[in-house]
Amino acid sequence: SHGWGYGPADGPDKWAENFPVANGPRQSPINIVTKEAQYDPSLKPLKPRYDPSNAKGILNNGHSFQVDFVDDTDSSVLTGGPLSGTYRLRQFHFHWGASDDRGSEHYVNGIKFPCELHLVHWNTKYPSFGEAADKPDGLAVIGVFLKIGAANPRLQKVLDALDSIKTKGKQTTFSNFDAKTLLPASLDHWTYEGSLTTPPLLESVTWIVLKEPISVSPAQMQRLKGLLLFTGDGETPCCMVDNFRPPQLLKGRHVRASFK
Ligand SMILES: CCCCCNS(=O)(=O)c1cc(S(N)(=O)=O)ccc1C(=O)O
Ligand SMILES: [Zn+2]
Repeated sequence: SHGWGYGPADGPDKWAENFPVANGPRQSPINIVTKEAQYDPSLKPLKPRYDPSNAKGILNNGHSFQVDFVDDTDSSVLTGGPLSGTYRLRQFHFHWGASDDRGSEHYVNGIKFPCELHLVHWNTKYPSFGEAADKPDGLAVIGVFLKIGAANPRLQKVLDALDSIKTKGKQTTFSNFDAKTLLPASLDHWTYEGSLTTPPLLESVTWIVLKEPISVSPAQMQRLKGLLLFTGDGETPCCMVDNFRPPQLLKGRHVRASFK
């Protein structure tokens, strides 16, 4: 495939060839050094309000899988935190490793998690997701770390759907799912101005990374790793793993904390 990926020939070190913004001033992910994050009392409580009936489908897009939401009304929105205005939930997806010692995109004091969930939202001051995606305040992504522990029943419905989207391009309906159930009890977060972590790496994301992880069991992680990155052009299918970009330079940016 001539596109981008996570292998030696098309992975993160090669992305700048086709997407020069890869070396830009506000790239993501980053390593969050908690001692350098400044508590900002002006940050408001984060307010995710999601309507389960907006869940639409689940798709293997070849570099991860995503659950897509109907985003033609303000019924599933994120407000508060660092955000001004209303951001609509578009999709959520995950990044994970081949083994549980890696997988997350953001690090905390150099610590990696085995998996990271991203909930992507777009600013309704713009007419559509496509219009918002390349504006400096266009997108807001909530990052949630997953750590190995007890099985998480909230993940089960998503994991059960993976068997029907094993290969790239496969999708199936996915309805009546409350994305809020994937969030931890505390919405304490770190926030900074960054970018998409996959091409086109657009510098349009206000990142909101939650401090509290949610749990995932080793068996549940195994099911994620069973997804295939079937390239389709005759190559043998290989497992979709290690679909994470390494941390990028801060280049003078400051990370704020919503908590002391
Ligand atoms: C118009 C071009 C924008 C494409 C980005 N789409 S997205 O849903 O925001 C996205 C975000 C991210 S991330 N990791 O949240 O930056 C990864 C993949 C995608 C995707 O489209 O597959
Ligand atoms: Zn992501």
